[in-house]
Amino acid sequence: LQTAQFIAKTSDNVPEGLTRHLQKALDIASGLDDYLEKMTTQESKPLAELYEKTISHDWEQVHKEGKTIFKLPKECITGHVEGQTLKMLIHMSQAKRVLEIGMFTGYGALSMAEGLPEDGCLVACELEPYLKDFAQPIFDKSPHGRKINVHTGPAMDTLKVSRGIREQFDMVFIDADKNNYINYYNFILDNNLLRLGGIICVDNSLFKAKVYLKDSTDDNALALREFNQFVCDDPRVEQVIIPLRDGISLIRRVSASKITDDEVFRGVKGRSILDRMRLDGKVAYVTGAGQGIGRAFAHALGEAGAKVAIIDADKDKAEAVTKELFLKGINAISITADISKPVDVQRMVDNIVSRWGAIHIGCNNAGINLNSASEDTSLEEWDQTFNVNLRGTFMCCQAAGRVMLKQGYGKIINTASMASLIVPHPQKQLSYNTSKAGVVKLTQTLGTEWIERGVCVNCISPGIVDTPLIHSESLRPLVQRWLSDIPAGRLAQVTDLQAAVVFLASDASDYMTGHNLVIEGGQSLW
Ligand SMILES: C[S@@+](CC[C@H](N)C(=O)[O-])C[C@H]1O[C@@H](n2cnc3c(N)ncnc32)[C@H](O)[C@@H]1O
Repeated sequence: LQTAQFIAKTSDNVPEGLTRHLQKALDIASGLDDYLEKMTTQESKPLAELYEKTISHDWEQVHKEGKTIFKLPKECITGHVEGQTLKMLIHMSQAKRVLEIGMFTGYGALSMAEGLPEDGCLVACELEPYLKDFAQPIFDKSPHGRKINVHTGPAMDTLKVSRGIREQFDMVFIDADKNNYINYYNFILDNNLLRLGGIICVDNSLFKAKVYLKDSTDDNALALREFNQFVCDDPRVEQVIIPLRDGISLIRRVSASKITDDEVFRGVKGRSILDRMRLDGKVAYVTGAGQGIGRAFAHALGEAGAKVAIIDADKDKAEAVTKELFLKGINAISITADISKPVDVQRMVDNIVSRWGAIHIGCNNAGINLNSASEDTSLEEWDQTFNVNLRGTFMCCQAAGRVMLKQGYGKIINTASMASLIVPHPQKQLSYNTSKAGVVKLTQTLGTEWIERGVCVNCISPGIVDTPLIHSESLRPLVQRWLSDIPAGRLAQVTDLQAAVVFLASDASDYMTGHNLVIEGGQSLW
């Protein structure tokens, strides 16, 4: 465009309109990169340092000194916008394991590592050992650097011999020698190194337009042209090419089988087992969600995609948990209610229905635990315990159940206790144990009565859960005693119960009802 503009300027009789449009085309084209840079989230400090170190390094000199096999152009670096794009893709695909082929100084690797969860890992293959030493000190400065594992040598050899690479990846970034792209790609797919639904990103796939310009003779451009066509025709994948920088191909592995096509192969309604446990669009409530198990349940249901009403008798606690959920992008409301009071229970249900139009998941978790020797147990203690643990749970089941039966769909999950099965000791808690045994029978009865109308009722029986209460002075001496009764050798953490509540709340458990899911580290078996 600049050349065209120069020609126009130095020629006679160029129409004014042509000059104006040339200028406009130039403004549009030349402003793009700058604008993308400015509007893209700032890079982290270690990334900025890596960029500076790469750009200011004398690569020619390093090559002359024999430290690198090839003369490496600093323009190799992916840079800010592409780095953030890769990081975004990692987040969006929720990748945990990433393979990079062609690391250079590690800008792309570190950008992607920043998007990985704490236990994520990125395996980078790089031909030049010099580059590993170049990148490592900056990786070490970043809290994400430890996720990166660099293998030096020709990437094809690394892929073939390295055991660490035998596991599947969620995302692969190919950015090395262009004529080998097709070999990397085929090796990855032929050896099942990319999980189903995983993504291969390929850099430079437009190769400065040479892939579609008819007169291209450049070997790399021709290799990429052939590669793009090959991928486009490959039934194992879907492809889009994004015209960012020099072009990034996004290639997603899909299932293509002519051998078998049933629900086991394809997934129920086309959803994989993990997708079937998602709760997107569902409305849930959790009673006793202000702390402990209820709080963990509320987080779990929200993380799985549900909107969650946080119910607690303590207004401040309910609001605090609601805020936590909101911070994680989960839709949540708080309702203060004492579930031993019929009016509160009905108000809670009405409130949720008027706000969200339905109740799909009801977690009746609120409960109390009072201790006394049975011969001394007062009727007040008995009534107080039963009013919350059994009568309250029944009222919640009934009020939410009426809504669910009308909808023809619902999942009720009651919190029972291991105490419904065994008599935990040495603490004395007659009314608690009996009330929780009642919760199990309530669950079984409702579960069988309502399943045909689309409502499943199940319960979870946790063992002894490690809550602040347990560390009180009176209970602390009992902990050692309990531990000796638990095959798992530890108390339950509230997080040990989260997967169970999501499973029971999801469509994956549609055939389960009246079940008491015991999670106690084996304690009831000893
Ligand atoms: C375009 S650069 C990679 C840029 C890098 N992805 C980034 O984020 O900055 C290409 C890199 O691939 C490496 N490379 C070239 N051929 C290779 C091969 N056969 N095996 C492994 N790495 C190779 C080069 O040494 C170079 O560092």
